[in-house]
Amino acid sequence: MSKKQLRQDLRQLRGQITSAQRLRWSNAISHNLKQGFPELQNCCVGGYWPHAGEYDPLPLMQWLSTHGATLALPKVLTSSEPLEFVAWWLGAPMRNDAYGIPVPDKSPIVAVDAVLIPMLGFDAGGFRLGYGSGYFDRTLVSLTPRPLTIGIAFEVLRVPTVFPQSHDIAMDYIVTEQAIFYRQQGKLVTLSPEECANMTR
Ligand SMILES: Nc1nc2c(c(=O)[nH]1)N(C=O)[C@@H](CNc1ccc(C(=O)N[C@@H](CCC(=O)O)C(=O)O)cc1)CN2
Ligand SMILES: Nc1ncnc2c1ncn2[C@@H]1O[C@H](COP(=O)(O)OP(=O)(O)OP(=O)(O)O)[C@@H](O)[C@H]1O
Repeated sequence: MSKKQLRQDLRQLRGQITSAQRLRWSNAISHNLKQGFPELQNCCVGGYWPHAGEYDPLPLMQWLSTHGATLALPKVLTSSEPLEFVAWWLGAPMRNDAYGIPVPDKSPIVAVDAVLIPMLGFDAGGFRLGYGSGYFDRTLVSLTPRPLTIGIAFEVLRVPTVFPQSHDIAMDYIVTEQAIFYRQQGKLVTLSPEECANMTR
């Protein structure tokens, strides 16, 4: 199985999730994020505008902003550059990027403390499969200090391996509708939201 084939299969699998199911799973993911990462309320959080059946983080982001967080969305410059995180708030003027994903228009670049990272698939080592452009890998190596990375996916997108390469950066945490996972010595350890909230970060 090639990485390309795996992407196609997972895209198809995710496309079969009904909107009712996605809404139930998304509510559970938002709950895990709220309970497991209370410090996001005091952070600048990089989220994303949902695309092609991904978990929709916008309701959570709005909740975080009413609890003190500042928010950012990723902006594609060119396909060989890192993403920029730019300020976003409800009602910010937007335009569509080259993929048709809305991005804030003329918002300033901001430093993100934590990023919610959409995953097309993920594996037992905490590695993520994206759409194959390497945007998030390039972005994470470019940021110092590196923000907290929280990869997000539905459990059905878990695979034995995403065939990670040397440039692939494993997520610090992975959140699904079932649980929160922390990466320790290359393996995923399951945490309850309470255990996760009590971790020192
Ligand atoms: N919601 C969301 N926003 C994001 C990302 C993401 O993964 N999800 N990105 C994370 O990198 C960046 C955008 N990267 C993207 C890369 C590929 C495709 C995509 O749909 N590709 C099509 C092929 C389109 C084409 O060739 O023009 C595909 O995979 O079928 C979308 C976004 C920044 N914003
Ligand atoms: N740190 C990096 N510096 C330069 N190029 C990189 C870097 N990371 C990844 N790339 C390039 O991006 C390409 C795609 O990477 P990969 O297959 O890991 O994508 P992905 O993580 O699934 O996608 P994405 O992050 O866009 O959602 C790689 O072939 C590689 O050439």
